Amino acid sequence: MITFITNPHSGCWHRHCSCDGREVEGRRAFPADWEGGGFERPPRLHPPCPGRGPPTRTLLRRLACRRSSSAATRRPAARGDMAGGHRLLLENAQQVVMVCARGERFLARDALHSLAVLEGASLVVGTDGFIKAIGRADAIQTLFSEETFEERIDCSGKCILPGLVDAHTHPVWAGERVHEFAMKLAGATYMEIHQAGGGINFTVEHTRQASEEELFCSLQQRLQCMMRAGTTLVECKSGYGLNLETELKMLRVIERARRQGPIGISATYCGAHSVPKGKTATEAADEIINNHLPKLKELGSRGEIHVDNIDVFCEKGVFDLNSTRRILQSGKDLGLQINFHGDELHPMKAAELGAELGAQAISHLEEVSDEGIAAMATARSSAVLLPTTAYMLRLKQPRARKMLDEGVIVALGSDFNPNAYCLSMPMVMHLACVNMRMSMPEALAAATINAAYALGKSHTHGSLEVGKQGDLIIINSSRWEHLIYQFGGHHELIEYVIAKGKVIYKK
Ligand SMILES: N=CN[C@@H](CCC(=O)O)C(=O)O
Ligand SMILES: [Zn+2]
Repeated sequence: MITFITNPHSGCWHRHCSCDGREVEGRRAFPADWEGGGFERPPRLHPPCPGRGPPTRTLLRRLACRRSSSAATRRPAARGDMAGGHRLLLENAQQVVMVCARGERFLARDALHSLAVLEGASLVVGTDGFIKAIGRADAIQTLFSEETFEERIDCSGKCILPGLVDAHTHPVWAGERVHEFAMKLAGATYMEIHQAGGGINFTVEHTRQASEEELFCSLQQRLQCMMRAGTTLVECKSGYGLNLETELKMLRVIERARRQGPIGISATYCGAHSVPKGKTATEAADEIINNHLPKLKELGSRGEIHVDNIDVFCEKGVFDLNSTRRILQSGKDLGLQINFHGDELHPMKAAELGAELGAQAISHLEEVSDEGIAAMATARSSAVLLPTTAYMLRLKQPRARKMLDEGVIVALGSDFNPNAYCLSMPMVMHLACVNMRMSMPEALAAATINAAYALGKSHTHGSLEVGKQGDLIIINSSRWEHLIYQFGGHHELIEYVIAKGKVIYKK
C-alpha cells in the first residue's frame, strides 16, 4: 500500500511506502494531462516496493491491515478472525482521504501542507464498527475475496472522506431569534442586543419554558441536518438554562440524543454562558462551583448523564478572567476537559489562561493576543475557530494564518446557535478558506482530525485509519476538494453518511 501525499504549496508529491514509511519517489513536474492546478494526480498503480518482488497475499494482508502507530488499532491477528462476515466494503474509490496515516493525534505546521490520500482504494469496516483495512482496491479484493459483507458500495469515481467533526455547537434551545438578525443587519451589535435583554438571555427565557420533549425533538431535527451535511461527531453545549434545573434538563436532552445516536456527541456543561439576571459574575461562579458541579458529579457517577467538557463565556460584561479561572479549574478537578469561549469580542487574555490551565480547546479567539497564540501552541490547547460567527457579526476574522504558522492546533466548528444559524461543516470550511485564508487541506484537517483532538477523541475519530471508528462520507466527485469548493453544494455532493460502518444517510 502506498500513501500518497500531495503538497498544494510546492506542487510536488511524494509517495511513502507504508512497509517502512520511507519515501520511494518524489517529483516536482506536473504530468502533461493533469489540469489540477496546484495539485498533482499521483499515478493510480505503483510498482513493487524497491527491493521487493510483487506483493504476495500475505504481504498484502499485512499492508492493508497495517497498524497505525498510536491509534487503538484492531488488527485481525489470524486468518480465522477475518473469515466471518464484515459490516461494510467500500470498493474502488477514486480517492480515499485518510487525512493522516500514522496515528497522529493532530496535524499542525508542515504536516498540514499534505494530507494522506489514497487513489483507487477500498476500505473495510468490521462488525464492531471499526476500520479493518484500507488499501489499493486490487489488494483489498485479493485479501477479502472469500469474505462476506453486510453491505458493499461501489465507489468508482467517488471520494471517501472521514465523517466531519463539528467542534462547537449550541443545539439545544427554544425561541428563535430571526428578529435579531434583522436588528444586526440594521446596525445593532451583538453586545448591544445582549445588554438590552436579547441574545442569550432571550433564548434562556424560552428554553426554561420549553418541555424536555420539545427540546429533544428540535435537537434531533438539528442533528439530522448536521448529519446530512456530513457531520458524524458533534460537540453539544448546554448553556441556555443558567439555573441548575434547566441546565440539567438540557444535559438530559443531550444525553438522550447521545444514547440514541446515530451521530456521536461530546457533551459540554456551559452553565456559565451568561450571568443570570440579578447576580454578579462572582455570585454566578459561586453558584456553579458550589451547586451545579457537585450535582453533575453525582448524576455522572450514577450513570444518568455523561458530561465531557466544561465551558465558560469569558468576555467583558459576562464572566471575567478570575471567575472564568475558578469555574474552569473546578470543572477540571471533576475530570472535565476545559473547552471554553475566549477572546471573542474583547481581548481578555483568555488564551493565556486556557494554556495555563491545560485547556483542550479555546473557541473564537478573534481578539487573541500574540502571547496567547504562543502560549496555546506550547500548551497544545487547540483553537476552535468559528467562521460563521465572524461572518454574521461582521467581526474581525481570527488570525488563523498566524496561529497556523506558530504551530497552534487549529480546529473548526459551526457554532450553530440562534445567533449563527448554520448546520453545515462544508460551508464552515469554505468560509474558513475564503475569510480566514486557510488552504483546503488545512480546513479539512481542522474539521476532522483537529476537531476530534479538540474534543479529546482523535484516537478514535477524525481520520480513516485501521482501528478507528468507521465514520465516513462518500461524495459524488472524483476530487475531495469539491466538498469545500461547492459552497452550499453539499446536499448534492454527499451521497452517503456512514457511522460505525452503518449507512445512516443515503441521498
Ligand atoms: N459567544 C457566546 N456564545 C455563542 C452565542 C450564543 C448566542 O448568542 O445565543 C457563540 O459562541 O457564538
Ligand atoms: Zn459558542
